[in-house]
Amino acid sequence: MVNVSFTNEQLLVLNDWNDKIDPQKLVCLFNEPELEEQDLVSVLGAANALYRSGAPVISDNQYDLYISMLRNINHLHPYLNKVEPEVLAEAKTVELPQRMLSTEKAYSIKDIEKWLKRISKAAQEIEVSEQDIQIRITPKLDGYAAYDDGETLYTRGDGFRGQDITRAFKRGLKVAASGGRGLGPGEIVIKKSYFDDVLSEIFENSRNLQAAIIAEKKVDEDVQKAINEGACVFYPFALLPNKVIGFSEVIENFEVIIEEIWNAVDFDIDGVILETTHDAIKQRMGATRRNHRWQIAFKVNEESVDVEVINVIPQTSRTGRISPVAELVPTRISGATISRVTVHHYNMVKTNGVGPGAIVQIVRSGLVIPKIEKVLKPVEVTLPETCPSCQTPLLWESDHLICPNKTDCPAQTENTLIHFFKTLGNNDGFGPKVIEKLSNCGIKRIHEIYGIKVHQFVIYGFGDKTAQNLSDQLQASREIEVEDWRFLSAFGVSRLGGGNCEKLLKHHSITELFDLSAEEMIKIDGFAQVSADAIVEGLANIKKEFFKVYELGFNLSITPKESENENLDSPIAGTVIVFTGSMQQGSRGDMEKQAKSLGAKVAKSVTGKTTYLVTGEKVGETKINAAIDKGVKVLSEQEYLDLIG
Ligand SMILES: NC(=O)c1ccc[n+]([C@@H]2O[C@H](COP(=O)([O-])OP(=O)(O)OC[C@H]3O[C@@H](n4cnc5c(N)ncnc54)[C@H](O)[C@@H]3O)[C@@H](O)[C@H]2O)c1
Ligand SMILES: [Zn+2]
Repeated sequence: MVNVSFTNEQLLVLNDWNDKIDPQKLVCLFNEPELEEQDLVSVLGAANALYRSGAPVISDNQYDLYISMLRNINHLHPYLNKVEPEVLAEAKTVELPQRMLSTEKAYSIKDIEKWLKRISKAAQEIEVSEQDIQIRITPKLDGYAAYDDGETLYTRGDGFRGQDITRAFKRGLKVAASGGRGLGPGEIVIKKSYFDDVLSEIFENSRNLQAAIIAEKKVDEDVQKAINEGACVFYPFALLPNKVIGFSEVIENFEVIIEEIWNAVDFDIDGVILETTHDAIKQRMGATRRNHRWQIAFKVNEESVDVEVINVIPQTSRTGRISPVAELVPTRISGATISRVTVHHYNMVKTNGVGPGAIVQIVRSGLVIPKIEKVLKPVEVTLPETCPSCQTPLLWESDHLICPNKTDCPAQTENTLIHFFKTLGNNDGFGPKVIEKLSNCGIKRIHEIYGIKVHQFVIYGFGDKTAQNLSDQLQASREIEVEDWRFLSAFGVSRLGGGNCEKLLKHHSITELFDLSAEEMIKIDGFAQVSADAIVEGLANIKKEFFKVYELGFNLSITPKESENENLDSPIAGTVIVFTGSMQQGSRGDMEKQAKSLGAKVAKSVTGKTTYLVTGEKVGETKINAAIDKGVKVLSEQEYLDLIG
């Protein structure tokens, strides 16, 4: 899958690493598209040895891909449970003053959200409030990891034992940012601008150079010059430019912060590091054998390939929109073979010429779903004229082709049923396969499914056990509590996702919504004419079916009404309040409850919509200033108590 051959220097490194592995066999493995567990480990081991010696043979992306392949085969493999080691002669290692670990990696904001959830959970376990958690964000230097205890400079080695490379300081290596010695972990790095101006003609990349800085034998004279001129430095992580922000701000301002930190230093970086600064939480979360759980590296990995389109297939979705699915000549990208990709809409198919024989550029960024980035060679296309499911003539609705047959199109009814059970989320069993089977037996509506008895499931072709199970699932889905907004959104009305349902239900009960006019809906914050019209029409379309299902008796929890509070006669009614820090007069939870009962909305983090930030003890200046910057009024606990009387 990659084109690999070894230089003489690389052959020497490989021989030092493992003289029992035949380099010729390795070359074959590197060029293999699929590898078994043991071969993957050989490939990873060899790539790592070469990388640590400053002579990498594959890209970091490619290496990380092999890692994820190994994880897919056996996530418990020891190779994944340790720090990738440098190639060291056993006799020359010394014990490190502190364990040095690798970092867990995230490739999407979703991964970061998951990590934040784990922090939040740990915080809860030790009763630390989310508002007291801060996240420090720094550039992830792509250099040579080292540790400075003030006397000795060590390489990371295998994480337990490294090499003594104090000689680098003796050669004149300086500590970056005018820092002194003894600041712990950091990285040996080379200024990017200096490398580009002075060294790029001599060295292929700065990784080749890092190894030269700490070389045991004589230092290369260009490298010595770079050291003397202060272009090579040891950068302790403690001194890195950073941003320390509140827990909830990470996701709110993610892109802006990442971009700022990404561009904060004139060194090669391969991501940004996020970590909590809360000691008790760090202790609680601890570390695996490979990485600290309280720290994560956010990386971007993007790959693109040019692929030929075989055909574009129309597929009818739940809402009647026809999705164009492009079938591709199977092609590998980021470790997966893709053979199809969904095109945005039929207008794109038409205007960009996506059809059989077209060449498109597919991009896959950070292991997410691949998408078409550009059309490199357009072709003439013929558009479908009828619905692939019910053969009704299609219509254009802005950029989309749609099937107007709302009541009898099998694709639409099946996808609606699938959507209902998936959104409800309190049962399993009613996935695409089961729904298709039921649909083939003429079951088209949600209420019809709820009417099926065990023996009927058997008649429809399910085994005795499955039939009983499906029946039990239906029973359970009515008994388990589910939010009314989720229930409503399960009906799949266009523009009625969970968020909009909740907004509406804050003002009207679920049954009242069906009598609401568009004019009344527009009065609610967040609804404009177009969406209100569409929602009113959508609700009218499902009204009969909705009540048939509703009357089966679901265990709905009701969204609290906003109006009940807005009309209250209290000095804080209708305001948005954030409490932070530890309170003196009572617990923060009690104060929040009281504020709600007085008609205020209590929020977790300060935004432009916040009215008051009420501060207890131990609240950082940054937090207060950030609130003031957003035009939020900051009150002490006493000032707040005076306000509410
Ligand atoms: N191209 C190849 O053949 C090859 C081979 C092996 C490894 N690699 C690359 O190396 C990665 C794994 O190696 P790793 O464990 O050395 O690196 P890592 O990417 O897991 O990063 C961990 C290291 O980041 C450093 N770091 C930099 N900036 C930091 C900061 N601001 N705060 C805290 N730590 C910071 C630390 O020294 C730490 O040891 C792989 O994911 C891959 O990208 C590439
Ligand atoms: Zn149809």
